[in-house]
Amino acid sequence: MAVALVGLPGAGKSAVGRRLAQRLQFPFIDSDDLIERRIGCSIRDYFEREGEQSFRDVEQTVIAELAASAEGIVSTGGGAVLREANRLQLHNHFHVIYLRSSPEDLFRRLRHDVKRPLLQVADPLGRLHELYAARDPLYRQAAHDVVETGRPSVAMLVNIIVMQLELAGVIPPGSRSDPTG
Ligand SMILES: Nc1ncnc2c1ncn2[C@@H]1O[C@H](COP(=O)(O)OP(=O)(O)O)[C@@H](O)[C@H]1O
Ligand SMILES: O=C(O)C1=C[C@@H](OP(=O)(O)O)[C@@H](O)[C@H](O)C1
Repeated sequence: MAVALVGLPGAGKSAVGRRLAQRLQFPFIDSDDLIERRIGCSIRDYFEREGEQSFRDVEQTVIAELAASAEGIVSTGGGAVLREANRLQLHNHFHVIYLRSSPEDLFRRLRHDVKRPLLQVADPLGRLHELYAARDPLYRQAAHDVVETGRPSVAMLVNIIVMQLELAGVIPPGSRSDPTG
């Protein structure tokens, strides 16, 4: 069982992925955590020191490794779909779910964020609009399913995704029962 979550920064890939993994009792892997362990510093510092392309090279290596053998729920970084090789690797190994969110929702969730280098600009909402326009088609290319994240809470999104995974035959029927009620 291998599921990957893709989407813009703030889409809920980590928050939803962690809860989904707990619910299904599968390992949770945050690919940005793996990258930070490899580079030995925060992604934000690495962007400043080495530049975005160098970060994308590390990201591509980590995605290729995950796509070779990872099991469980993987939360990817927002730019993981930028390279075609990554999109193909993700699509072929994982059941990929695109957590779609509007730039306005993302802005609301991330307005106090200081960790995401691409949003440390004078006009983060404008940047989110640009990222959405450039990437929405790429997330759709990589994904098997699209889930709207605008209204549902994280807990509701977990329920929606469990249902989709059952319908797609990725997990057996019956996984839907929520132990917390
Ligand atoms: N559907 C949602 N409703 C409300 N808040 C959310 C939702 N999804 C994510 N969040 C919140 O938005 C913030 C960013 O989510 P996160 O999971 O870190 O995004 P990503 O990993 O996709 O960048 C977190 O504080 C998270 O709790
Ligand atoms: O959108 C992007 O290009 C990036 C998103 C970040 O991950 P999140 O989507 O978890 O913020 C992280 O990988 C890096 O800062 C680049």
